Amino acid sequence: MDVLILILQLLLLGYRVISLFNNYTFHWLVALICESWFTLCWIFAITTQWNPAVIQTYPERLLQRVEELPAIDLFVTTADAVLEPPIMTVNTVLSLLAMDYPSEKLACYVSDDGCSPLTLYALQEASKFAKHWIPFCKNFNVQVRAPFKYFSHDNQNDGYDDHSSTQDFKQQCLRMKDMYDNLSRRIEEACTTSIPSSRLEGEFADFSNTQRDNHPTIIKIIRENKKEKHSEGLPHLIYISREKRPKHPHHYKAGAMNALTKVSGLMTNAPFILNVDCDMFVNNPKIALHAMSVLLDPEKGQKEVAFVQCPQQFYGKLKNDPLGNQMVVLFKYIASGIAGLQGPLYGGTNCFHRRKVIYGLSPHEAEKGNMPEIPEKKLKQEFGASKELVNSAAHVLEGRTDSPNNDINISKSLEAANQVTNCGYEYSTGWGVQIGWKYGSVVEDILTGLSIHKKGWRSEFCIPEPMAFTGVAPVGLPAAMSQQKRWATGMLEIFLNKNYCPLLCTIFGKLHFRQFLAYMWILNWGFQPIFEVSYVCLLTFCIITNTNFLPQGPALLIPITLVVIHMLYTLSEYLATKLSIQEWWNNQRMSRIYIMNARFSGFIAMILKLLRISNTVFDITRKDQNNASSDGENLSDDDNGGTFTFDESSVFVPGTTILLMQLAAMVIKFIGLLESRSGNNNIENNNNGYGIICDMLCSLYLIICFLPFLKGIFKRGKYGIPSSTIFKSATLAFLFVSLCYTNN
Ligand SMILES: O=c1ccn([C@@H]2O[C@H](COP(=O)(O)OP(=O)(O)O[C@H]3O[C@H](CO)[C@@H](O)[C@H](O)[C@H]3O)[C@@H](O)[C@H]2O)c(=O)[nH]1
Ligand SMILES: [Mn+2]
Repeated sequence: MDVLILILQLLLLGYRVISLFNNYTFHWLVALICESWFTLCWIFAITTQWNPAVIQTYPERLLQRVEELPAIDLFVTTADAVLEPPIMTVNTVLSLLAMDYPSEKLACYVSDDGCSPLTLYALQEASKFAKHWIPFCKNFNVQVRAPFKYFSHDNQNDGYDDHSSTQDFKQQCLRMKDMYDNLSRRIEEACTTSIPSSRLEGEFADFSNTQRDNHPTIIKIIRENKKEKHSEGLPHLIYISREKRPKHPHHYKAGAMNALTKVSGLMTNAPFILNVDCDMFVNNPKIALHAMSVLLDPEKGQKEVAFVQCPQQFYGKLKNDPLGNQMVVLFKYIASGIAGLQGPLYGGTNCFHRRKVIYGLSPHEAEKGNMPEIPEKKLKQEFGASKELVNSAAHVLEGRTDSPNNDINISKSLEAANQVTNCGYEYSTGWGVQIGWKYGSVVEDILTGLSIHKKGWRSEFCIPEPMAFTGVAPVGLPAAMSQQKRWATGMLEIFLNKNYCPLLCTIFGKLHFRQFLAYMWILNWGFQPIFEVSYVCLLTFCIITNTNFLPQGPALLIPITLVVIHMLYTLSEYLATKLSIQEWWNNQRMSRIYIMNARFSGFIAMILKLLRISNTVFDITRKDQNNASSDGENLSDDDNGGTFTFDESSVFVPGTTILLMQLAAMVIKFIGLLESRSGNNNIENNNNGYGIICDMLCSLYLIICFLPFLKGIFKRGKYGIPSSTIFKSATLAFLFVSLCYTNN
């Protein structure tokens, strides 16, 4: 099928080229360019899917093989106590702390880019709750260790929990539920009663007179797992809000990740790092053991694998995926395909990293005996002025395996930790450039993963049963749109990055050729809108001006077969994944909507950045736990539950414009047809009947895709498209139609 579709595409291109030689028209040249790009994209997609691979892990064998499990530092990022409710972060943290892994090997660092006392308060309370929760989970071998999910109605325990019927368990469970309800009530109350920032006291005094983007570093050790005190055996828990000042770029999530890397380097310096966004939680408590099975594998794992990525899966899935953001089929085909190449792309969350790779080592350097002797001066240049940090980095780079934190007292590193999270600390160091999470793109994850693959490292997917992590997908169209827009912009930023353009990485670096094509497949999210929007404009232009869009005569069969086969083929993928036809259609439609609205807006944002008119920003996705988990099941299509909501954002302008353009084209065409009939002319002089029908069908297809927008035009409130957007779109559509006439 892949090849058949490719051949049809090539035939179409061939036809266009030949026709262009015979009779040059500008619009056929545009069609040729767009279709060439679509063909290229198809090549990106098929080479990526052709060698799928799955890795099987056996964690129970791991303990027989290694004497001592390595330490893991756990990173959680949160950035806004309103968009990301603290109770959500709390659940992420609790699920991490309660993993099946020796507690003394874990340390959890939470970065709060929102600088919110609420987050700190919530974590403090959570830490008290953890004293009861963790033993409960471990004693009864609970599977879901995020309490909100454990106690929610739709947790069926999936048969993974033991003991679930004993009396003792029932009692304990009720007690836990009580405590958790108490905890969430207290946190909720704190969130609703806002204390003026000047009246914060005690531990929270540091937050007085702080603003989101203007405050000193605040680091709080919420729990320290001190050996001598015979503590309760809970992991360390540390709160970090790095210093931010206006005019100092803070590099969004990448900056936060580097702050976490530096602070954890000073405090526990674990050789492995697990990073999880606050909207995800651990669903499989053994996941760290699974990941270590790969990373500690003596044959390949240790030498070649830089990171282990677990897929992003979501709970509370809306029926038939009306927003098209569950990415189930995508993960199945593309992701397992990439796993068979150089390995999955880094997805920003649910990922286990090797610290030395983050510190810039290549596989060759990391091999025993090849460890470079790095002079202290160079280390200082890269890691910055902190002596303590340089020492801890040297420890990692030399590949010493003794755990450095045996005698570490976390509180002692507080001063150094404050120094390294200073907003000026990274100036003229290697952070964000040679080491750490890379700066320069709002999809820092793909960029960072690419920089690692460029060095020649592999990565692996880890897909244990039950699934490793789960979380919330954006709820509502505006949130999903802003996420897609950010991704598109970020992909373009990566392509234009002089150090990490994938093409250069494969020519000058060690990025495998097919892995390069896989990266192009995803970077195409930024390019695709240019071609799709041009193609659609071309279609409209042709309809309005009575020119041919599709080939004429028998050649018309090429695009028709192509479209039909492609549709059946993608549909078969959905059916093979046990998804419904409705879901397939929703995903098709949403791709059009995302590409022509959000990703196109992302492209425009990139142009504005290049023109230095505005800079790109990381807009945080709004998270709504309740929506996703409780009512989620009942929502089905765009009519219920308000899935298709709109806001004032400009991302909705392109789509509304395209819709209006199609409507205009249809009306113009019909009037034209009526007139020509009454005038008893030849139906068209240069257009055959089938051609017109097919052009109109394409336009009709777009109208059906944009049906939610059509409804939105007539609705009010959040279900309606704001009149300002309609006005802008109508103006643009009018300009376009006039332009068609002047060029006719
Ligand atoms: O200035 C910022 C902005 C965001 N974040 C955190 O980054 C994470 C991801 O943000 P979110 O709004 O959830 O974005 P998503 O679109 O869901 O994120 C996807 O895309 C991002 C890149 O654009 C990746 O970093 C994420 O891991 C990936 O899940 C969250 O934990 C945020 O708290 C920060 O720490 N600081
Ligand atoms: Mn997210």
